[in-house]
Amino acid sequence: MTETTGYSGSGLVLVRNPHLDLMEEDVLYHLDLGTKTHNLPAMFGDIKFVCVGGSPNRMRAFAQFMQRELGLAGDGEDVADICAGSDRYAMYRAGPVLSISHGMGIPSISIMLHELIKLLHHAKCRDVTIIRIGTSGGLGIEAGSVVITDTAVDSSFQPRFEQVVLDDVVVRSTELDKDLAEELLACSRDIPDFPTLIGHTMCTYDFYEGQGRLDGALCSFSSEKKLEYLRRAYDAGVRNIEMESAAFAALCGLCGLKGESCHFHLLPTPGLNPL
Ligand SMILES: O=P(O)(O)O[C@H]1O[C@H](CO)[C@@H](O)[C@H]1O
Ligand SMILES: O=c1cc[nH]c(=O)[nH]1
Repeated sequence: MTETTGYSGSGLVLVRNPHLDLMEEDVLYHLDLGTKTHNLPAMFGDIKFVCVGGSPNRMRAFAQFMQRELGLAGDGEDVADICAGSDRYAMYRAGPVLSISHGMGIPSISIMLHELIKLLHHAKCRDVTIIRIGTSGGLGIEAGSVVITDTAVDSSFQPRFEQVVLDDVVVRSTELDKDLAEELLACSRDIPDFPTLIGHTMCTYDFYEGQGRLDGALCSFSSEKKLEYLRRAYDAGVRNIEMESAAFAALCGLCGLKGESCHFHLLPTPGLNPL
């Protein structure tokens, strides 16, 4: 079964769950927020940008950076964790920008995105742009490059995300917003010393065996086999590897969020960039 990408037409987030309307209260459990306990429209109604990334400290530092960049009151240090009660994710806001951590891997980002999308829905946010700011392993690109994802692909280099729903497998599209990708690429031209490119991002379920690493606790392939696989990935248009982009692209696309995924290829990623 394949689903199509959604857009509500009004700029509102599109939740595609008829059960939600019948619920007296929606508890966003892992964010420590809820429709009865919090005034979500007052707290979040004016949010226009959501930036997500794996680590809580990175997302705090990003919120502080945004606070300074936007010239907001405060010294840029005093951002409070809105989700402090949950101990799962961290969330900060700087003016119209929300900065949220999602942990590592598809299950973790998926839980966060379900609750974030419902949060934006309850808060009646309009025209929200979401950007994942992550690290990744680069393939055949200069160390330190930023890869802006046009499409997330799976480990067979296909533009699809397979979500198990009960005992069915649902195939979801992983295309990201091409205009936003071009816009971000244009912004990068103003910043010297950051090689930036648009390419496919391969999303894996594992950091070690899934990404061809030779230094995990298990490894059943040779160095030659690894290189042959990564070369095929490169030839298919893959320029970097990480672990959330497919779920991010699928969920944001289906719920009408304008989304993009940008990855900084860190220098010390062991065992990658071999081409
Ligand atoms: O830099 P972040 O956002 O944590 O993402 C990348 O780093 C983690 C692996 O080290 C994975 O989650 C991968 O996707
Ligand atoms: O998943 C990831 C994240 C960072 N670097 C990698 O090589 N892979």
